[in-house]
Amino acid sequence: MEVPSLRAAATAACVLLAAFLLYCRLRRRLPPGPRPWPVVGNLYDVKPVRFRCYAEWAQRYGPVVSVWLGSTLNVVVSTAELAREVLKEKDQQLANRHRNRASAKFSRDGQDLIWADYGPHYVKVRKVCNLELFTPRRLEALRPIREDEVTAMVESIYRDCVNPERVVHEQLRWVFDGSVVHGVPAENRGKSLTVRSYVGAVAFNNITRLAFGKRFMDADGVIDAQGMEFKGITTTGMKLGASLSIAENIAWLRWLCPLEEEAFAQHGARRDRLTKAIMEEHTRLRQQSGGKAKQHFVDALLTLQKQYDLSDDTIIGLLWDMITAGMDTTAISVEWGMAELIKNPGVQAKAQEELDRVVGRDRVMTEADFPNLPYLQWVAKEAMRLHPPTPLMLPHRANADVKLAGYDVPKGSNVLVNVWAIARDPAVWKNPLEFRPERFADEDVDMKGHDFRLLPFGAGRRVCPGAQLGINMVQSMLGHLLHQFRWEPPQGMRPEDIDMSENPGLVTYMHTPLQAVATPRLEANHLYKRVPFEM
Ligand code: HEM
Repeated sequence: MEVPSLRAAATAACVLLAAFLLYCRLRRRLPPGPRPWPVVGNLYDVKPVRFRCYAEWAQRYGPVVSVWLGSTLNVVVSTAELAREVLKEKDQQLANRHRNRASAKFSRDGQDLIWADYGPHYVKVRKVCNLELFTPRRLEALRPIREDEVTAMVESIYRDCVNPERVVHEQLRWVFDGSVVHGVPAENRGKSLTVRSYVGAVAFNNITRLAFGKRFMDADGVIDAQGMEFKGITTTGMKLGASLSIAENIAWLRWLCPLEEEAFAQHGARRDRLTKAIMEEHTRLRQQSGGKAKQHFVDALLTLQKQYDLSDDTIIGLLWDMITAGMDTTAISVEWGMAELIKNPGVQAKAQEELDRVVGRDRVMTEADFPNLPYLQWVAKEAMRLHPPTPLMLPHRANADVKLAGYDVPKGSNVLVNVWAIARDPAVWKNPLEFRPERFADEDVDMKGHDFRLLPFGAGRRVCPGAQLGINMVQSMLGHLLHQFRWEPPQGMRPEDIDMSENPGLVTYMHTPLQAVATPRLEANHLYKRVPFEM
């Protein structure tokens, strides 16, 4: 008698619990959105260029939309007011990260910064970034590296556009999105250049030098053995990241599609080996120089390791975060900016007129000129308004049940801010689709997280710590490209024919790499020489 009554009680408890959970679920008022299909949700409704698809859905369902990717709820907001609610008012409850199985492996379950949940570890590492790595002093100390790299880019473009016979080494054609640009055909060399390969090299060298204190590329663009290893690691990382299947979104399918554990382990070990070898080199050099630390992040982190109680995994994770977050984003911004400047020759001429007036024609621009070049600053800002490199930022995850615009957002949901859609919202921007840097003369809009209409770097506690560095790099590249060259579309192509569509992905490259013809503008040859700086 005892056993059946116990069983009945247990069954009743289960039924009650299920009914209660169902009741809670039905009672929730989730944001509207496309009707989810069983199991897959909206996985097959989402178009590859997600931010455009979400912007269309915002038109249909309103500024806050529910999108079910399998069993995970993603809430996408598309107005400046809602961005403020997410990134300012509810910032603390929405500051976790969603880690899929790949990012969990890469970050050793959030022991870095990008993939760390908001908590004591995050606060500590973020403090290291804010107080030690990205200080104005360190950025200034690293300025010669940036000027070395941007002048190296100018020299390389100059050689390629005045010397059609120059052989482009295969490695020079390697571009940092991991793809190989099947560069300029032989008969066109010196006429039409693939802009991405030049700006990609600047971003690559800048970030590797800043993080690892290493220039992996020689003056001819040939990458050394350590650099090839670095390249191999990033390419494998991208492949592994892309290898995840639909099971990523449907938790109970995962047993059917296990991770390639072995490949992830090998990748992690390879990355650790290279990074530790570089860390040891730095430690040795520091000891030889009587403890004098250099300004690179690797040196800074090693000397601060005890003070901040940083594990080796955290140092390695942070260094690779800089590579992941800082390289593509800057190159992408410049490529889009150049596409807009070629499509809008009037804007290009106006920026060049300002550069000639402020810098003159017998020296090259430096970052010290920035304060006197407001139009150049607006050009960079306008490029990042229309083409934010991370149009949905990085997803934030709710660490508690939250209300957004009066709707329920349950704990564990992802919240995305469509900064691309907000920056094109006609309710807050006049003629939003026009590339018109002058708009910032009428109103000086901040882009580092204080004005929710313009958020290329996000806002709030997870705002990009590299924002100022990114702005300096983008302005510097654009400034040199404009001051030293005139830019036109390839022969036979009209400016309006430039393909302005985007590649799918977390970061948004131009779908068709920009091709353009560069003509030197300054007379003296010596202005096209690299100014190398050993550091
Ligand atoms: C034009 C250049 C750049 C753009 C547009 C950009 C944009 C962003 C955005 C939108 C986020 C996510 C913010 C959020 O989740 O709310 C982010 C995070 C981050 N960025 Fe940048 N970024 C740029 C350059 C850089 C550079 C140069 C570095 C470092 C070398 C860097 C390092 C980081 C890191 C470490 C994070 C993670 C912050 C966190 O999770 O707390 N970024 N960036």
